[in-house]
This record gives sequence, C-alpha cells and structure tokens, in this order.
Amino acid sequence: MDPHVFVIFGASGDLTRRKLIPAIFQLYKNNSLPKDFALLGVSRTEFTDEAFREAVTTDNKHLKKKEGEEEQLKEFAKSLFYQPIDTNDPEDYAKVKDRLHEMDDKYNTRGNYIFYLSTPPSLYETIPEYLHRHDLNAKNGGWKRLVIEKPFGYDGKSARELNQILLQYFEEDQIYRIDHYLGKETVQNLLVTRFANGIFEPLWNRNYIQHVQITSAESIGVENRGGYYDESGALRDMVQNHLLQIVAHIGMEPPNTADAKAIRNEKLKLFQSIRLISEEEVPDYVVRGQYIAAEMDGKEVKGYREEKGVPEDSRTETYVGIKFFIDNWRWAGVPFYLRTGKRLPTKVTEVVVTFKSPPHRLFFNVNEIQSTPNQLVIRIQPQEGLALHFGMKVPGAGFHVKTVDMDFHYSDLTDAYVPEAYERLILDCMKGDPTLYAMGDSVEAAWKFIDPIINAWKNNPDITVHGYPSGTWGPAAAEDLIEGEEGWRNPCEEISNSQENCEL
Ligand SMILES: NC(=O)C1=CN([C@@H]2O[C@H](COP(=O)(O)OP(=O)(O)OC[C@H]3O[C@@H](n4cnc5c(N)ncnc54)[C@H](OP(=O)(O)O)[C@@H]3O)[C@@H](O)[C@H]2O)C=CC1
Ligand SMILES: O=C1O[C@H](COP(=O)(O)O)[C@@H](O)[C@H](O)[C@H]1O
Repeated sequence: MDPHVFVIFGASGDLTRRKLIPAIFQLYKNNSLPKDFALLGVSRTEFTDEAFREAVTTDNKHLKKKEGEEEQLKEFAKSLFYQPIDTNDPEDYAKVKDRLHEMDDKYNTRGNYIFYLSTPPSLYETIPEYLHRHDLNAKNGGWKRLVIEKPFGYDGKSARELNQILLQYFEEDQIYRIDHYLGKETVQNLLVTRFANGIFEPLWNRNYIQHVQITSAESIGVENRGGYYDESGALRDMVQNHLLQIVAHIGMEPPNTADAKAIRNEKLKLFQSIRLISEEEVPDYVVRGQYIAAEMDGKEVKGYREEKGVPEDSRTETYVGIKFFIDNWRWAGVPFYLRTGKRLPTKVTEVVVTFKSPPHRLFFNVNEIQSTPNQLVIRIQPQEGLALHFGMKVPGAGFHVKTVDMDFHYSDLTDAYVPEAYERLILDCMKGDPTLYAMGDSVEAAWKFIDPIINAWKNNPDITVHGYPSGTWGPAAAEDLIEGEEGWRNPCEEISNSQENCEL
C-alpha cells in the first residue's frame, strides 16, 4: 500500500472516537498500515497534538485495548497529529496544507492524502471547495481521495446537487461515499451465497420465491443523537442507504465479473427497477411509527418525544415498514418488505426469503404440528449465519410434517479475525479500491424511491404516526402490510428481549 496521510475533518467528534480511530488502530495492530503513515485530525476544538492523542486513544472508551496492548497504542499514538482550524474559513486551510507538507517531508508520504469528512453534512460542500482553493485536490504530486460520511443528501435534489458540487473539485474515482453496511462481511457474503453456489440462484426468482423480508432492528433509542435524528428519521437514517444496499445485494443480476464497476452497475440497474410508491399510495404501502415510554429489560425507558434534542410534538419516525415491488423479469410480482426501527426488542438484521409452497399439498397436518413454507434466513448480525427451514416427516404413523432447520454459523467457519465494517472500508480506501463504496448515481437512484414517501408525509399530516411501546416489534399496522402471508418472522421466537436467545 502507498504511504499516505489520513486526514480526518471532524476529528474531535463522536464518529472519530467511536469508529474511525478504533478501526485505524486495529489496522495498525494487523500491520495493515503502510510503514510511512500519519494521521492528521482537523476540527475547531483547540487540541494540541498531545491532547488529541490522549482524547482519541487513552481517554477513548470506544477503543478497546486488550491486555498488553498499551505499548502498541503508545507507538500508534505517535503517528497522530492535530490541526485546529475554523472549517468555514477558507484561509485556515493553508494551515492544513503546511502540516501536510511537513508530514510529507518527515514521513515520506509523497503527497498522497485521504480526506475523510466526518463533520456535520452542511460542510460536505464547503470542505472540498476550500481544499480545491489550496490545490489539495489535485492528482499531481500524489493521489488524493475524499471520503464522505452519510447522510449523502437530505433528499434526491440535495444529493444530486452535492454530487455536482463534489464533481467540480474531485473526480468520481477520487470520491468514496461510505455506507458502513457494505463493509460488513455478512453483507458481502450475500453475493457469495447467491453467486458462488449452484443451488440458490436457480430458485432466486418469481417462480419460486413468494416474498422477501428484510428486518433491521435496534434495541437502543436515539441516545445522544436526538438533534440529528429528528431531522432524519428512520427512512433517511437506515432505509435510503443501508437497507436499500441489502435489497440491491439480494435483488441484483449476476455481474459478469466481481470488480467494482460490474457490481456497482448491477446495483444501479436494480435501484432503477424498484417501483416507486406514489404519494397517494404511501398510506397503503408504508407504515411509520414512533417509540413511546415503556419497560424494557426491567427498566423504564423514555419515549422518543422525551429524548434530548427532540421536540415534544415531533412526528419523526423511529420505525418504518415498507412493502414494494421490483419491476423486472426476475422479480415481477414478488413483494419485498422492509422494516427498521429503534427500541425494538433486540438488535438484529436479517433477510428472510420465503419460498412458494409446492403446487399440490399432499400432507395435511391433522394435529398441531406446524408446517410453514420453506424459508432461507440470512442473518447479517448478530450470530451471523444462514438457516434453511424446511419440512420433515415426524417419525411415527401417518404423514405429519414438522419444520426443521439446517443452519450454518459464521463463527464455525474460522477462528480468524473478522474485521469490523469501518476497518474493512478504510483499508479499501487506503488501497484505492472503491468496490464497497456507493456510486453517485446509485445514491441518487435510491433517493428516487425515498422522495415520494418523504413528500407524502410532509404534505399529508393525516398520515398516522403510530405510537409503539418500546420493546415491541413496532406498530400493529405494520403486520397488515404482509397481507395473506406468513407475517413478519419473529427473529427471537424464544425470548424476545435477549440477544443470546435470538437464534437464527
Ligand atoms: N456518530 C455516529 O455513530 C455516526 C455518524 N455519522 C456521520 O458522521 C458525521 C459526524 O458525526 P459525529 O461525529 O457523530 O458528529 P459530532 O457532532 O460528534 O462531530 C462533528 C465534528 O465536526 C466538527 N465540526 C467542524 N466544523 C463544524 C461546524 N461548523 N459545526 C459543527 N461541528 C463542526 C466538530 O468539531 P469542532 O466543534 O471541534 O469543530 C466535530 O469534530 C455526521 O455526518 C454523521 O451523520 C455516520 C454514521 C454514524
Ligand atoms: O448509520 C447508522 O447505523 C446505525 C446501525 O448500524 P449497525 O452497524 O450498528 O447496525 C444506527 O444505529 C444509526 O442510527 C445510523 O445512523
């Protein structure tokens, strides 16, 4: 890997401490960083190099050190530096440039820079422009890459404008739009499951699949991000990016090669095939909800409107359930269902593919023994793995069918270290591999699906925001989305509030 300086704008913020520094420290421990490497933190807070090092290493509760790693952490901290600037003052970027040149001299980093924007999104347009004014975007004299955190835009129009602005200062191959779900091993494994096996793909279409469900549940509330979240809501925070990326992995056609361009092109085609839900259809296809105070795991938790930074009359959704269709040859007529929410019973993300029942039913159950359609459950997190549910004969007289499971747990595959999503994505950017980053046109295509829903909610205040007690699976109205079918799979049939019992 080339030597370089990794520059973080927003270095005093939560994401830097929570995800970026722990990921880069892990890369350091795995010997994945180049020998000639330095990290420059930039934000307004007046840290010295030393104070910054302490804040993001020794004083960082998110950086989990194993016993005996203190020395490594001290060594790693020596490569961290900090430059306070007023991010809104173009002149101040000269200070960043000077520091970068000093580092090039000292660390032989050769003008190769990654600029990681981990600031409020309002700065995603400003920072690239000011970098350009100081010639810090030019490809000559070393490569330059720009990483943009989510949210990428607030709606389709702003995403398009942001793309246009970024492209004035950086070329598309320099821009890395991060979606950390793409860095999850299990999300990448969706492609391997589909395209490296002969058994799934022949069945992966409207002839055999009855419907597809995708659930991404969180038991936490909005924590200290109420201000941000209230402007965003579950639709923008989770569906526009993470969940639609999962849909793309499930729904896309096989790419002709596994390279970045081929995969990203197929995903784009998939996004373009999702049938838009018109504003008028929104009440029938989309359910929104907001968590209310209740007891969870024996503790009373606040309702969303009581959270810090949230207005007491907020109508922002903390839950969304959606039914939609993909209008192409493969998926014609197959309903897809998505749901995501905060303060649901547990943290779990999974895809459930329900297959059609056989055309003629030979075996009826005469007693309570259950028989359900075949389902493939792909667990993204936690207890990552895959389970196939199918019917088997119960031993004894007659033909009684019982649903049994054949399952695979990722943890059985290897003892090898599985990298965190941010670690994988940062490493790819360092290597100049954009495969797991989103392309500008895909992001815009994903917004096209989201925009009419946002508009319907904005223009029609009569569309209900359903309250749901914290610790439940969301509004009852979401059950009605899955009309005439099995209903949402409960990922934790055993004991709903405990992850340990949330079996595949
Ligand atoms: N935190 C998380 O878990 C996640 C965050 N993100 C995204 O990452 C980005 C950063 O999030 P997060 O770290 O949580 O946010 P924080 O509010 O914690 O940090 C924002 C950072 O930007 C700096 N900043 C620079 N200029 C300004 C300015 N003019 N106004 C306010 N802050 C400024 C702040 O430092 P200073 O005040 O010193 O200048 C601070 O370092 C956001 O876009 C967010 O959506 C995405 C996924 C998850
Ligand atoms: O981007 C976001 O993702 C997290 C969920 O990520 P996960 O890897 O823990 O599943 C979510 O909590 C947050 O609101 C959102 O901004």
